[in-house]
Amino acid sequence: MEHTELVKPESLEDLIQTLHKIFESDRVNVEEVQSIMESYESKPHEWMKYAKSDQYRYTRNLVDEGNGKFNLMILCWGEGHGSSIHDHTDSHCFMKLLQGQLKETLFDWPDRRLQGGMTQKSQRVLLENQCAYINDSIGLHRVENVSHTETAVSLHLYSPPFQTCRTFDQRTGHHNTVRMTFWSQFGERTPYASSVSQENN
Ligand SMILES: N[C@@H](CS(=O)O)C(=O)O
Ligand SMILES: [Fe+2]
Repeated sequence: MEHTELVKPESLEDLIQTLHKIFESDRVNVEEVQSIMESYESKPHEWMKYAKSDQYRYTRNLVDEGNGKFNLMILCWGEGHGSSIHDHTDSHCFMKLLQGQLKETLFDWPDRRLQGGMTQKSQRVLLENQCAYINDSIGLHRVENVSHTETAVSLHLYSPPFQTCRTFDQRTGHHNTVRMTFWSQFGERTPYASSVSQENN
C-alpha cells in the first residue's frame, strides 16, 4: 500500500494538505488518518473563522471539500446540544475534538424483526485532541455535549462525502432519511434558503 510519511501537522492548513495527499490513494488507511488527525494540536485561532455556532442546535461548517474525496467540517456544539441516533451512509467518519468534550453513545442497528427499542452498546467521553472513528459496520451513534457550562467544537472528516443520513428513534428503532446542510461554508454563512432543513439534531 502507498504510504504517506506520518509527520505531525503544524497547523490546520498543514493537516488539510496532508489529508489531500493521503486521499490521493484509492485505499483509505483508517489508522493513518486517525493518527494524523489526532496528532494535530488544536489551536483555536486556526479554526475560529469556521466555528460559527447557533443558540438552538449544533452547526455543521464546511472547511474543505477534499478534491471530491472527503468533506472536512467543523461542528459547534452549544451546552446540552446533541445529535439524534444516526448512521454514516456507508462512509468513513473521523471525529476529532478541537475544544471541550463530547459524549459518544454507540448503538447496534435495530433488528427489523424485533419491533422494539434500541439498547446502547457502549459510551465514552472524547477529550480535546482525541480522534474517534465510526462506520456503519461498527454501528450507529449519538453524540452529545452534556456540559451545562462549556461549548464543544469538533472536526469531522467523511469519506466519501454524503448529504443525507438516517436518523433512528431509540424507542421504536424506526428511521427517517434526513438531508444534512451546512451552516457555513469556507467561513461564510450559508444563505438562509439552502440551510433551513438541518434535521439531525
Ligand atoms: N455525523 C454527524 C455528527 S455526529 O453526531 O457524529 C453529522 O455529520 O452531523
Ligand atoms: Fe455521526
